[in-house]
Amino acid sequence: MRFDKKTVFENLNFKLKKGSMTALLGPNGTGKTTLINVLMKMLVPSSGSFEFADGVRLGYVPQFRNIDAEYPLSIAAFIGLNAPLIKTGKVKKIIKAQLQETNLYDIRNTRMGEASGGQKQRAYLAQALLDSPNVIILDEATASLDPVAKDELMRLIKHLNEKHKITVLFVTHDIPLAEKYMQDYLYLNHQKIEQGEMANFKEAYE
Ligand SMILES: Nc1ncnc2c1ncn2[C@@H]1O[C@H](COP(=O)(O)OP(=O)(O)OP(=O)(O)O)[C@@H](O)[C@H]1O
Repeated sequence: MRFDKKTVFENLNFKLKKGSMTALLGPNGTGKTTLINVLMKMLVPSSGSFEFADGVRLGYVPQFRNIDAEYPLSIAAFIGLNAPLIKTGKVKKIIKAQLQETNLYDIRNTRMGEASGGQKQRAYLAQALLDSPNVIILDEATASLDPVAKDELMRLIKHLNEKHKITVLFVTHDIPLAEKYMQDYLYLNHQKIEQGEMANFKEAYE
């Protein structure tokens, strides 16, 4: 992947196994977000190609940005932004199921502007789940959360992986968190990528 004359990375070669949980690690500015943008087809790689197996449905969960304290939509309405405007009974049922899955049902009427960081992040996750993805990519989803909210989100992600067999690619700088919850890693550094098991990550890179 090049921007003008700058090569961000080259000769990346990796596979994500169905049902796996992979941390995408690497120092600042090495191209983790760029790689995700390529996988999400928001950026076209300067050369090379990749493919997903038949039937892969991608979901993307961004890091929540500052949501204005006055932001008027409720959590339920925010999640529903990723659904047809006319909410049929079927759509309402799906939204309810995702609210329950992400532990937001009881606070569905809380405004997004008032929600805690962890609640906001779970709302973004619920929004992505409306498309029933079988692969989710999370970009620094835990970065602005306190330790309790971090663990809550990670347990939820683990649950989605175990119960619904969702494949997870999780960008993070938090190595202890990745060691606790992810099985595999991709390490992006010096324009290259390394892949391995999270349990072996320290040995290789510290
Ligand atoms: N649209 C663009 N045009 C030019 N350069 C870009 C563009 N997008 C990213 N870059 C450059 O590509 C490199 C990789 O950026 P990227 O945001 O992908 O890194 P990152 O690993 O996600 O960083 P961080 O960990 O800080 O989030 C950086 O040097 C960045 O300045």
